[in-house]
Amino acid sequence: MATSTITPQPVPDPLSSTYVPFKSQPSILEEVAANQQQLRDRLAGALFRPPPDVPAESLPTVPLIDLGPSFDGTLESRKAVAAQIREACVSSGFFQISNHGITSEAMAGVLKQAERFFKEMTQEQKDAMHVKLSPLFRGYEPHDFSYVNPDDEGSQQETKECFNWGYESAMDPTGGDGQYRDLDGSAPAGEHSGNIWPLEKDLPGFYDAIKTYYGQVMTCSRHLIRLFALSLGLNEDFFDSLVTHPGGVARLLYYRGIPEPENAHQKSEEDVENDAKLGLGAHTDYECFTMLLNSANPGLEILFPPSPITGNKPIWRPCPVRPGTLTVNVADFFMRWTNGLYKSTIHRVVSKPGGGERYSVPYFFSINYDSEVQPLPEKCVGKSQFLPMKAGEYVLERLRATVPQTDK
Ligand SMILES: O=C(O)CCC(=O)C(=O)O
Ligand SMILES: [Fe+2]
Repeated sequence: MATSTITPQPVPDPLSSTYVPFKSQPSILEEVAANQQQLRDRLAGALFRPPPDVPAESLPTVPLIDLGPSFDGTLESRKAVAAQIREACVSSGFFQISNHGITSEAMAGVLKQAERFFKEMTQEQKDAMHVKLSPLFRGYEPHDFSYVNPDDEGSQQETKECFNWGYESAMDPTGGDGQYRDLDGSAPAGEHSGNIWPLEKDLPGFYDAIKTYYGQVMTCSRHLIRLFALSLGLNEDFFDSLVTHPGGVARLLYYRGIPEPENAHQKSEEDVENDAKLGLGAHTDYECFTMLLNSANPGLEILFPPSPITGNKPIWRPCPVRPGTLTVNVADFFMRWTNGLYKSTIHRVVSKPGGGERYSVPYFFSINYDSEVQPLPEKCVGKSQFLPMKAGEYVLERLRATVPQTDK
């Protein structure tokens, strides 16, 4: 019976995660440095294709979880969905969701606006909203500006362009509780809480479409975090008081298509891989979990944790494209909060020649940035290895590490 499987099992396995236990509780800067070192180690040992004798169906992939039953009003159904979430979170931390309650109009609307933003706005208009004008990383980032994997700076250019924004109470379907604090603990500035928006006359309808999608993805995330609570053996309202004004940076991402070379038909699979460009470097996300919407083109790759089937090496695998679904992944703050039980897994975006352009809209869901988290009950996740800290402080420190030194 699915419900009986959600019992506390605090046994994080260091081999199968990016998480390595610390001897004593590290400072946040030590954590950032350790995180970068773990990323390097993982990348150094990674397989790019499966060992020849391994059948495709035994390779790790991303499970699809139907959220539909979790809305039917019974605790039993919610627990059954929570059990599937737990299974995904203790293995790779990635899963896809269907019947999530976000309308297809809202999803199509935000993807359409992403296309308009990158294609219809002039470079001058976009530069006027440059992220370097914002202490909170809001606004437009041209390609080759920030490096999600700082080790790529100077060696590999990221092709992504993006537009970032964060929580505004006007976008919160509950109206919020009026207590929102930014990453740095400050009260939100101005009507738009520090967000930088295109002028309505330059991109009519842009703000409204973003607001609609953002509101819906926030509602779905509040529902999901209740399922996460159940999945950890907690009461389902455990996190409710921590998501009354949830931090949530979201971004529109654009990866240009790479033209197919004329002699494409003569190229081997390996040549094609060599001609591919890095859209977004290898990284883990920082917050509680990410809700990713993307256009039809593939490009997201996941570095699945080592397992016996791959000779205990991590392996890069494409994330399946399942139209109408969102991809959810556990992020670092939640991994540290669950003491490494739930995995935050490395991923990246690669653009292959002829693969077309890609748009995506990640929403990085966090608890209230100003809430200091206390360790979760020991019976659920074991004795915490980490210092209590505010969600916003943690995310800000991680973001600072991605911006070139000269711009800090
Ligand atoms: O664009 C994508 O598909 C992935 C984006 C992502 O991983 C991120 O922004 O953290
Ligand atoms: Fe990511």
